[in-house]
Amino acid sequence: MDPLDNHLRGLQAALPEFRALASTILPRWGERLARHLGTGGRLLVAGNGGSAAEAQHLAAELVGRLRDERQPLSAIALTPDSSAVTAISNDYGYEEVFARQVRAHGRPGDVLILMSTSGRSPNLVKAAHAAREAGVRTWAMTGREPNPLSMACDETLGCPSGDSQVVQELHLVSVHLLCEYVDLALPTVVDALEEALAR
Ligand SMILES: O=C(CO)[C@@H](O)[C@H](O)[C@H](O)[C@H](O)COP(=O)(O)O
Repeated sequence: MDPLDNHLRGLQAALPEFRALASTILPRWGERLARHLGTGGRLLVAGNGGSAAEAQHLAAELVGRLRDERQPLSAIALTPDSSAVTAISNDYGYEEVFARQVRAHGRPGDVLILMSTSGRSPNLVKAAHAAREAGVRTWAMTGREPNPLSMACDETLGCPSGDSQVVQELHLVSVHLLCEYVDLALPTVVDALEEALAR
């Protein structure tokens, strides 16, 4: 089959189930993230390969902006600091690369989003365990559940495809939607905070 037809067919097949899952998870995550980031909390985010790029994309949308003007929000991708990534991998092994950064940057109540198509990358599973020990909430974006990462995290958006490219594409849709839901909830959070401070 032509790659174009084949690819779009795979994407199209996953969409109905993705829509149902995303509609129950992403508005809730967006609202919670708005409350956390809007009151000075921090998001950490990590992934490997294509998912590293998506992790950075998510952090950039939050620190910068998605569409409309708003306050900068604290989001740190654990992937782009080549000095930290190479030193930690060299000294402790690649499996520790995110876990150590979670221990360094994560504070109780923070959120860690881990992105993986397979849900089987050991460095992400270790990061989830480190987060739990630090009191950091863990949300995973993966392919189909169950998988080791979804089992190690508090909540998971398991995109319903066995094709890693399709899963990555659905993760990017999820990144944008999550930011849309954050932006939607943020004004209410900021109003409540200002009201409380004025009292
Ligand atoms: O982008 C691609 C393939 O689409 C690759 O770079 C892919 O991200 C890498 O193989 C990753 O190491 C896969 O990790 P994961 O998604 O299974 O956690």
